[in-house]
Amino acid sequence: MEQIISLQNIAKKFKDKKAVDDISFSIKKGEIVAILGPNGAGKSTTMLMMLGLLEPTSGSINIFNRNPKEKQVRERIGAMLQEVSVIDALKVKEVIQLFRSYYPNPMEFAELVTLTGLNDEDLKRKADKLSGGQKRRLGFALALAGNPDVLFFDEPTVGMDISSRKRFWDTIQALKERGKTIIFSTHYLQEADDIAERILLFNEGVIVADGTPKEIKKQLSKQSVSFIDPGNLSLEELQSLPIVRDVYRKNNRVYVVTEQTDDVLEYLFSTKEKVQGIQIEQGRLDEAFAELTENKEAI
Ligand SMILES: Nc1ncnc2c1ncn2[C@@H]1O[C@H](COP(=O)(O)OP(=O)(O)OP(=O)(O)O)[C@@H](O)[C@H]1O
Repeated sequence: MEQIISLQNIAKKFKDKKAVDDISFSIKKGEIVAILGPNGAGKSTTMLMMLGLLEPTSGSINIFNRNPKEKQVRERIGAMLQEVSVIDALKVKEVIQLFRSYYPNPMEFAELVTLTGLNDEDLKRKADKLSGGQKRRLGFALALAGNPDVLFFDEPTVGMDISSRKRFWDTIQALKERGKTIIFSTHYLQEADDIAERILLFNEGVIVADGTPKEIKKQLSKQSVSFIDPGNLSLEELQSLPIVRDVYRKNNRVYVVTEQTDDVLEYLFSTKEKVQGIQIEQGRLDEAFAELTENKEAI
């Protein structure tokens, strides 16, 4: 598929602080990518550089084969950042119309309202009288105003209640089906696991993992095969297999820690012992996250 965003050897220093340290990646048209990582990992800095709002110290960024600062690029991208600062004196409807007027091919007003869940009451309110959740919806509408091909969201669901959150992600799926490319940062691991096709995991300014949620979970050492202890199976022999990281007993079950669960199953069946109650624990994304960003505070 067509590659539309490319970062090559990007670094960003603030005085002596390296916020982003020599990262390279590309994003294809239609991908949904989650940027994850602990506080201060470099997520927002990277996003701001992709948006052309922050200049990298070194390296190059291209969107649609152009510099992100160019007008042709800006017209095709939309963003919802953490702070939505709008023109407070205007009504929501007027702010949206104003933003639409900046773009050559804006999204239809009625469609924007449907997609973002703004109701008639919201539209008549002054922008500075909105609740946190309503502000997020307005921010979403402004990100969509130009009917962009690429959308950036920095922690989009902060301040949203459960139903608004669900609605937001349903809309994101619908936008993906229309061919939009979506990049979002989040601290909610479950959201990344549910929505993203790809996760870029940041830690201390570098990318420590890049893959599907499944691939990232697979990097876990905690993946295991467990079964009811048959009593007569040699655990020493199991432990000596090169595919096995660890073997232990807990509550009358045997746990075999491995990265290759299929091979362990094959071995177990080959022993001809009566192994019962087999379960495979895949490991969770939050465990993978903790492992890959060791010594970092929990998010
Ligand atoms: N304008 C700035 N001036 C100085 N240092 C900065 C600036 N912006 C970011 N930093 C530093 O760069 C590092 C990366 O910050 P960044 O905001 O990109 O992290 P983040 O992963 O988005 O964190 P969070 O999850 O807390 O939003 C941090 O150490 C931060 O203090």
